[in-house]
Amino acid sequence: MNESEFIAALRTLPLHPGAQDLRDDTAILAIGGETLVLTHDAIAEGVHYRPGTDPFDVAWKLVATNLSDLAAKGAEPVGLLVGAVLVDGAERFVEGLRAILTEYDVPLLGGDTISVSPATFGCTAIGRATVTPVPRRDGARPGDGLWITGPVGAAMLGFETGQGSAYLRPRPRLTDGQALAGHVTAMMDVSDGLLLDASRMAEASGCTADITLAKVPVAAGADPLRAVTWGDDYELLFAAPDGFEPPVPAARIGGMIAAGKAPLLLDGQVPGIALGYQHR
Ligand SMILES: Nc1ncnc2c1ncn2[C@@H]1O[C@H](COP(=O)(O)OP(=O)(O)OP(=O)(O)O)[C@@H](O)[C@H]1O
Ligand SMILES: Cc1ncc(C[n+]2csc(CCOP(=O)(O)O)c2C)c(N)n1
Ligand SMILES: [Mg+2]
Repeated sequence: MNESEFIAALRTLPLHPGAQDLRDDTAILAIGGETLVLTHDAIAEGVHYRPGTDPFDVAWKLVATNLSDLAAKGAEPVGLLVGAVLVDGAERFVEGLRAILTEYDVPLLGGDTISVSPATFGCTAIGRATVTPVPRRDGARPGDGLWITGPVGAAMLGFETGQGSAYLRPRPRLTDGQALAGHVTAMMDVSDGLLLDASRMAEASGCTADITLAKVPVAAGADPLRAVTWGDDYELLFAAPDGFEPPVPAARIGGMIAAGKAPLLLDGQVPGIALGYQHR
């Protein structure tokens, strides 16, 4: 079973309406007058970061990937629960946590600590919606423009060259997400590769995403076709009605069209390549 087959099997379980059929970045929980936004992401040695990575960077990446899912829903972080592992240099993990909690002004709520090798860290992030209804993945319509808040491929280059901060210190687009949330028809973060994530948005929305490769902003030095499929970018992908002028820097990379033979077209063709990263 691969990742999408497993999630499909989970859909047969009793699901809370806020789970949105396990087809979105977060769950949405309306309680009293508040709307909470909940997400959980794990990272593992050898899968998400190389063995020997400074635990400071592991802590940053763990929290950043979770805050990125809140950003995609225009949510403001409320607090975090961290599932930690006692690795060598665990004090560096604490310092990395301190750095990102301070940077994004989000406090720790609690968590759990175990000892296991290779290490796997988990994080649950809780946010408060700043805009309701919270933008979903499934609201895009044919005729909408498709946009991204920044380049793809920087993390891939960082992974391959050891240079730059994009791979280990991604910056969740929290302020961009909040500025966009009231205007978009659909929004999500790009974590598994632009083409795969765009195809997920299109599929959820009952459309086809029509992307022009030359319009996609790509990190300098990255091969465009690899950059749109590698992942770990954490930019926001959003759809908005034609003519929309985004309040934050963003590039229009294509549009949504009526559902066709596939959920994604690249330069008018169904790409004959893997669209992104899937756990197997
Ligand atoms: N083990 C699980 N139990 C319950 N729900 C799950 C599980 N794994 C994934 N999901 C749900 O499946 C959906 C898709 O998850 P996925 O991890 O692809 O989203 P994401 O968090 O945006 O992506 P990424 O992990 O790349 O950041 C989400 O609604 C998520 O809550
Ligand atoms: C050591 C190492 N090897 C490969 C990769 C590439 N990679 C792994 S998971 C993932 C997508 C996001 O994961 P998830 O869907 O679990 O959030 C990507 C792009 C990496 N980051 N580190
Ligand atoms: Mg996501």
